[in-house]
Amino acid sequence: KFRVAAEQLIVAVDYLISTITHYKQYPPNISKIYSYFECRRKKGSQFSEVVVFGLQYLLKKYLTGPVVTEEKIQEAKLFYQMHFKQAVFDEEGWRKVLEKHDGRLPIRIKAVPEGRIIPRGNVLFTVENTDPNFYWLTNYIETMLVQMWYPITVATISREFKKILAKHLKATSGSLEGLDQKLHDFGYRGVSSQESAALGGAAHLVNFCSTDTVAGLLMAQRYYGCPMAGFSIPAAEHSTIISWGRSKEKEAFERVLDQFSSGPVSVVSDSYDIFNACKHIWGDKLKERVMERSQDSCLVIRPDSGDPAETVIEVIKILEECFGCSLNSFGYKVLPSYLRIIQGDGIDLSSVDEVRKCWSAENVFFGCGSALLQKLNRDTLSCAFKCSYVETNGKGMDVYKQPVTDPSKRSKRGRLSLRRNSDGFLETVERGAGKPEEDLLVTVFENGSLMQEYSLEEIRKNARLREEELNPPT
Ligand SMILES: O=C1OCCC/C1=C\Nc1ccccc1
Repeated sequence: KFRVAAEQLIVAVDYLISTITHYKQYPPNISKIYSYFECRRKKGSQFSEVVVFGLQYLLKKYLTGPVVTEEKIQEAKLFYQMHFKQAVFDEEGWRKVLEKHDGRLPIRIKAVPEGRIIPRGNVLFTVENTDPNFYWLTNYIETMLVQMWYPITVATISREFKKILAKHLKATSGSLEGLDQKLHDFGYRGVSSQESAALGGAAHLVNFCSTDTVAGLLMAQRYYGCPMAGFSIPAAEHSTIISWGRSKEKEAFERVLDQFSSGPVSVVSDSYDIFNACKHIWGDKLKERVMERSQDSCLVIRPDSGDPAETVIEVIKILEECFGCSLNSFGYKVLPSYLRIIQGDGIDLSSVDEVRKCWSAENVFFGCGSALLQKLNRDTLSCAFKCSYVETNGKGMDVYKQPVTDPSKRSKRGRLSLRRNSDGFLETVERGAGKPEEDLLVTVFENGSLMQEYSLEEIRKNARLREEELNPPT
């Protein structure tokens, strides 16, 4: 408990060692440090807008309640004495938080409601100290809050997938039925930690309800009030097929059909030769077994290798030869309702665009792993946290950086607010010039308490695709 307690103080409110010494560097008589987080605009970026998600978890887990205790201070003091080999840890400062605020952080955080879609280059949340003695706290919690880059980036990428899939589904079937089941999270094994799986898994569930990343379901349950945020179906994997030996792939497939005779089931079929498996096993030896299944007990064939588009097209062609197909009202071919495909290999935002031609998007589901949860970093959306306003000797001053060596890294200045302008566009008002009644930023945290909670249901509503994204000009 003792170790863990200190760990939380050291890790939770700061583990970027440099922040420890910042309190000694600020100007004399400084009483307020006000900072903000944004996803800076980047010319030519594929992402023009972001999904805000994840802050509620970080606040609940690390910042709410009496996070500062005497034993944590003692442990941190020892830790940093060992680390710096000199006394730089601000023991007195932390003890004041303990004595004056019962260990609750005198901080205010105002943020965009979770799930909202915000164009790049706008303020997403602001952080400031509410007690003039604790100006140094703002920057202290920066390190942990900047980790918001991860859930925001995953939620944004997941939503970009949704735009692409919506376009295909609409163009080839005229309906968006089942859109939120079209991208399945396969990423649990591909992320760097349980916490990443939880945050990233939940971020995907803002846009879809299909996942195998259980940690994300638990996050949605425990931090976003959603009892069951996503669904899955029984699925084979290579071990359950190859354990029968090369000569018994048919028996392996048959076993799966027997064990899961009702309800959909997915069978990975590329262990040896996906095309042979589709033509001679699914399309011949087990053909009757497949055809006897109903629409809500469909067989989902999973290729798992080869070029995604080529493989899916070739597999669908073979299945059409064996099982036939029908034309939907848009004239696109649809496999029999007892047969579908899930492509979970090599899917990213560019390859998912490939599977088109004369086949309706109704035929194919997609799985995405690392490209959804891990193939991204803080630069993907240029996430930055910067100080924009300070108060010294009781006087306010707008501050900013504007590196001559990279103007795109210039930061916003003054106190910020987010408003919808008269043309209906979201914009950030700087220099404290915003009208409070127009400010879309909501106080979500103040002096140790969560002031505003969002349910996943509400967040999903905020993140819904807009009409024009559902019916893009073809
Ligand atoms: O095939 C499937 O059908 C739909 C249900 C999920 C599924 C496969 N899941 C999976 C997870 C992690 C790595 C690889 C696959």
